[in-house]
Amino acid sequence: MSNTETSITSARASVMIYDDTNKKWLPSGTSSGLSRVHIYHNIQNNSFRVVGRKIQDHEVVINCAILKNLKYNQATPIFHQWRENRQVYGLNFSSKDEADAFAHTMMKVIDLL
Ligand SMILES: CCOC(=O)[C@@H]1C[C@@H](CC)[C@@H]2C=C[C@H]3CCN(C(=O)[C@@H]4CC[C@H]5C=C[C@]6(CCCN6C(=O)[C@H](Cc6ccccc6Cl)NC(C)=O)C(=O)N54)[C@@H]3C(=O)N12
Repeated sequence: MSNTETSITSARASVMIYDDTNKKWLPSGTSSGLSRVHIYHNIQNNSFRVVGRKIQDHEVVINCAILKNLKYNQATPIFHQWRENRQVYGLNFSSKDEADAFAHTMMKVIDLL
């Protein structure tokens, strides 16, 4: 993360990707487990992205731009998802409160893009 980026929210979640071939969710990265998922604001070019690192070994398991037409789907109170190109990401949050706070910021970012 370059120093022109600030974290505007973060949450604990399991980061999942959807395996369209086998129709199932897989953990993103080399193993399942909780990550710290941030929304970073790049103040130089006023862009935003979702970056998540495994809490245990800091593996980057998501690094995806938030673009203006992103549809953020709150499928359940703690499982939120969105598509980026051919990939579908899912965040399985540790708690409803963390899910709510993350979604609130995500929706505000999408609104201002
Ligand atoms: C409890 C037991 O949960 C489970 O065992 C698994 C593992 C759980 C986490 C570890 C996770 C948790 C919660 C549930 C909640 C439901 N759900 C699903 O996957 C549903 C069910 C059917 C399945 C079909 C398709 C699929 C997958 C890919 C994308 N998509 C869509 O529907 C998209 C959605 C969308 C809508 C709008 C904008 C963006 C996007 Cl992305 N629509 C379109 C138009 O793109 C989807 O989300 N699907 C989860 C689930 O089962 N599980």
